[in-house]
Amino acid sequence: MERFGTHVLQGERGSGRWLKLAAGEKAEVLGAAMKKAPNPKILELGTYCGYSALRPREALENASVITVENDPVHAVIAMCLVALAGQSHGVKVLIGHSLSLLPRLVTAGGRFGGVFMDTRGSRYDQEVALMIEHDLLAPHAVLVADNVLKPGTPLFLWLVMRDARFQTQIHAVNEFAMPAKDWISVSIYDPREDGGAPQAPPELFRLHEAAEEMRTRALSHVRSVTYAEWARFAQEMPGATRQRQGGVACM
Ligand SMILES: C[S@@+](CC[C@H](N)C(=O)[O-])C[C@H]1O[C@@H](n2cnc3c(N)ncnc32)[C@H](O)[C@@H]1O
Repeated sequence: MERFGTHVLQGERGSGRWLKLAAGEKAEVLGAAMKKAPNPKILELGTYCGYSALRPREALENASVITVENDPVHAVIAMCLVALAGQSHGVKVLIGHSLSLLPRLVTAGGRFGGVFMDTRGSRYDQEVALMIEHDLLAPHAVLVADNVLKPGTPLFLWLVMRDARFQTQIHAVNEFAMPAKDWISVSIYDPREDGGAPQAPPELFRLHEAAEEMRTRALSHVRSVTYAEWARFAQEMPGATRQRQGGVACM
């Protein structure tokens, strides 16, 4: 899959299109974080072709992955690629919207020790709220979130930086197969009672709207985002995010 993204799509005869995988440096951060999960029950939100659903199977012995995808075509491709990798016994692909499925994820087999969030960053704060409300996270669960800089997740970052239940580190990484920077956040969850974040300031909502506009454009086939625009946006976002969050330290 990595070669397809770097050599085929980006190759001489390729379409130049970007394969949106959490590969390269992102996969390293994800793998290292999942090794710290208190149990091998892993949840992924945003399967796409199944690339990152397979990574915890490498990082953790006996990892049991449930991955949620709302586009049925992506989900079926992921099921085939997971089967091709001989990993169907360890990776279960669920088709549905994260906000609809999260409340229905019964944790009879125990709460999740690790979560990888990679859907649409503007929803990460709602997804976390649902995971807490439905008691899906094990104590000390590791919560990894992609794209928190590019195009950005200001409201989610506010939550995991300001809520005492999360200890969060931000990792600055190179985007896979694109000359742009991004951040991945890694949070450890401690289900204490004095949790909760104060109301986010209005500036963060404006930043959220700017990120959302980039996201919508990137998904549109008519007015997509060029690599140069991504790089420029990713350069401007850290200053704005750091300023509004009252300081975000990157690793
Ligand atoms: C960036 S891709 C995921 C990449 C994948 N994690 C990887 O690195 O291999 C995002 C995927 O999330 C899916 N998605 C977006 N919003 C979703 C939602 N609310 N619930 C479930 N899937 C969603 C999209 O259809 C897309 O396939």
